[in-house]
Amino acid sequence: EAQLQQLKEEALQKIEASGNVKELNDVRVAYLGKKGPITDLLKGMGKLPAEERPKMGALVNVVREEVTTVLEARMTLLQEQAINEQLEKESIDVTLPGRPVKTGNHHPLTRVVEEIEDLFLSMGYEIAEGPEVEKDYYNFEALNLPKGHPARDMQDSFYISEDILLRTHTSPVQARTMEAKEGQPIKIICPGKVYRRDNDDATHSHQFTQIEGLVIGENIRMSDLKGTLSLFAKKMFGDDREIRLRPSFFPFTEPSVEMDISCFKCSGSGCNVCKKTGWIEILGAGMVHPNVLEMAGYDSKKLSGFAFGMGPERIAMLKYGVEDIRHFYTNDVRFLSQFH
Ligand SMILES: CNC(=O)COc1cccc(Nc2cc(Cl)ccn2)c1
Repeated sequence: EAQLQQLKEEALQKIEASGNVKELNDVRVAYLGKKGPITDLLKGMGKLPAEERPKMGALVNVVREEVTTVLEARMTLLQEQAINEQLEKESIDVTLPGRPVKTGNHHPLTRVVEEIEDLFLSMGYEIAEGPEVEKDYYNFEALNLPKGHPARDMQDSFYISEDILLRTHTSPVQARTMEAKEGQPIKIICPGKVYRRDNDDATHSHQFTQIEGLVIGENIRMSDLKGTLSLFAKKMFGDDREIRLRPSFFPFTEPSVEMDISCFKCSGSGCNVCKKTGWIEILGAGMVHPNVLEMAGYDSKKLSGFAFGMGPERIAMLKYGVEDIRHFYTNDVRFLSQFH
């Protein structure tokens, strides 16, 4: 009798103390299971005198009922708590804004090259490409830079062998195109990587990019060149740009010019970008030298042409205010991620 009472107290205390479904289940197995003390008592009934068995049996069943009821009530409570905890943990606040998806972005040089390509494509130019490892004939000879010319010496170019080098500009692509077109009209843009050996400071890099243009046909004049360059300047740097052409010299053009644009930052009053001159040099150009036409098989008495060359790094540095050309090549995400 007393033992039964003590057993009940113990079981109820354990039930109350169970903090979760698993613990409570352990208590259920321990007290109500086959090996539990209550089952033992029922089994031990045989030892009792016959007249005491019904009373005892009833008592044991009452205790088992009570313990079971309390246990099941607690089980329901703990199960509900468990579900609520899970709901709390897994709940999603649908009113939160979406997490931004990190997207990549084009390299600033790619953007400038593509913007220039799109402009000339819209004027009916085709894009021509060619090898970066080039024969000295196409890189120099064909451009009126005969052997012995100072521009050809070792300090300026990366030679791979006696007559193979890394191209120093994209003009060889134009020379190859003229050779392939055999006297037909040409209207091409040649973008690509070029290499110079003595280039290594904040505005010169061993590897950089260049875009050259070449137009050959009947009756191509200097005025065509000026009109083309003027449109390019306005499209790239703003409609209110003025251009000026200064006389210059390149072995492959005659006459040669350098094109300046009016400063897009101070409109001519003088600032750090235009070095207080009001003008910014953008590119070089000129009428294709007759020697270059003749060497490429074009009759310089019948046909004429103009050409220009520019450096996208310089244009990107002007456009985006980049201080050091090497930023374009060191792949620092802090720099690259600014160009969204
Ligand atoms: C960054 N580049 C510059 O300052 C100057 O580049 C220039 C200037 C004038 C002409 C050319 N290209 C060229 C190509 C052929 Cl096939 C014939 C004649 N000329 C490139």
